[in-house]
This record gives sequence, C-alpha cells and structure tokens, in this order.
Amino acid sequence: MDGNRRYAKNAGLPLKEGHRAGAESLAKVLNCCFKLGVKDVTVYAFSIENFNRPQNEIDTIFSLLKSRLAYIANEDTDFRDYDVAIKIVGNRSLVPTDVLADLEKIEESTVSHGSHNLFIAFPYTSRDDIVHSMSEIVQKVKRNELGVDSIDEHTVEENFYYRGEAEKVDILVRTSGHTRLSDYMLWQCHQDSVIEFSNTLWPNFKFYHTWWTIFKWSYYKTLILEDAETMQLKKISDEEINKRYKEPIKSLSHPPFASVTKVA
Ligand SMILES: CC(C)=CCC/C(C)=C/CC/C(C)=C/COP(=O)(O)OP(=O)(O)O
Repeated sequence: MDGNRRYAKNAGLPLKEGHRAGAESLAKVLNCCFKLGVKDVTVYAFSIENFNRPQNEIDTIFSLLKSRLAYIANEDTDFRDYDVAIKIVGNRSLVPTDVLADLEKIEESTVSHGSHNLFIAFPYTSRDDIVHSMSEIVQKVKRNELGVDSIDEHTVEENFYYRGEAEKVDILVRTSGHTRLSDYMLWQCHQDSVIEFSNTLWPNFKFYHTWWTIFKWSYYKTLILEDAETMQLKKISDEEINKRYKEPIKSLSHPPFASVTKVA
C-alpha cells in the first residue's frame, strides 16, 4: 500500500491524511476483490523497517489500523456479508502490548468467519518470517516433536506467521511506481505468481485499478468475466479468447490508468 505520504504531499495535506486516504482505499479494494471472487488478501500494513519512522506517524498508523480493522470486522454491512476472518501475520513481539491486545480482540471477533481471509502483514518482513519459521522448526526438533528427515516445504510454511493458511500468491501488487519487493512475500511468490507494478499512488488505487489488475490476470489464466452484474468468472478456451478479443494480449499490459483515475 505504497504512496500514502506522497499523496498527502501532492495534495498539500498533513501526512496523516495520506494514511487515512490509504485506509479508505483499502476498504474499496477489498470490496472489489471479494466481489470478484478473490478469497484471500494480504496487505503489507507495516514493515519492520517502518519502526524507524517518527513516533507520531507510527501512532497514526497504529490507530488507523485498529479503527479500520474494527470497522471491517464488525461494523460495516458490506463486509459482514463477506464473512471476513482478519488475521495478523507478523512479529507480534515487536508490537506495543496495548496495540496488540486491541488487534487480537478484533482478530478473535472474526475467528468464526470463514468465507474470506484478510491477512494483515504487521509488523512484517519476509526475511523475519523465514528466520522465525526456521527457529520454530529447530525448537520442535530439539523437543523431539519433529524429525529432521520429515522437514519439507510444508513444514517451513506451517511455521510461518501464516501458520500454513495462505495459498501461494496469484497476484502481488506494488503501487506508487516503485519496482522493488521491499522484503515482501519472498517465499510465497511461486514461479507462476504475477507481479503487478502500478504507478498509481495507493490512495488513488481503487475499484478500476483493482478490477483491471484482476481482469488482466484472469485473461492470462483464460478466465473471463461472464456476467458483469454478478461478477462471475468463467474458464474459456484459447479459441474463444481469440473470438472475443481481436487485440493481442500485449496491448492489455498498458492500462489507461491516467485517464480513468479521475472517475475511479
Ligand atoms: C490495514 C490497514 C487498515 C491499514 C491502515 C493504515 C495504512 C494504510 C497503513 C500503511 C502504512 C504505510 C507504511 C504505507 C506506505 O506508504 P508510505 O507512507 O511509505 O508512502 P510514500 O511511499 O509516499 O512515502
């Protein structure tokens, strides 16, 4: 969710308004994802590096996290229908106890929800996740709960902060024009994961951008939006794709974001 501070600066607003706009964008993006049939979404809410930011900015992000997640978990009627389980995936030992207690209460309140997962990477880096998994595995071996010969990919995944719950990544989106991964999802991206670098600042990334990203991916996967009303996706053949879309796939990789941003 990159670009909150630049959004605020460009608009001549205080920095916290950038994060507030970012939190609002998240609700819109999630709504679109769930409508389009995405089951699991992870957001990089706070990296371990972000602890180096000024304390008042950290406090703003923590406070937004608590209020927005509480809203998604229990108050918003749209989200109630999606039955979203909120799960914190990150190094909890780094979170101040009062903030953690509030977030765990929110997590707990959605524990029976099962149709969708919203994973909050907080505070997170992939390298920390991998080291954490290794350390858990070594402890289990030491306690004779795990045999060295039985360690495989599944064991590493089960000991991530995700506890083996996340599927492999289909699409990873990095907003705001930066083309780096910032220590995110290094293990979870597989050989067929698609990485989408968007120039749009996160607070401007809304329904259209999300729809377009998913549409492009589904096109590559030969899925098609069959019914715009219900947003049902249907698998189609290459022959059918050629019939419906005369233009080559290449032209789809340059979306007209700039012209649509104003109305999105
Ligand atoms: C999950 C949830 C409800 C979160 C709410 C708060 C929120 C949107 C947090 C993201 C904070 C963050 C470090 C954004 C990155 O943009 P940046 O600040 O690095 O912006 P820049 O790239 O323009 O400097």
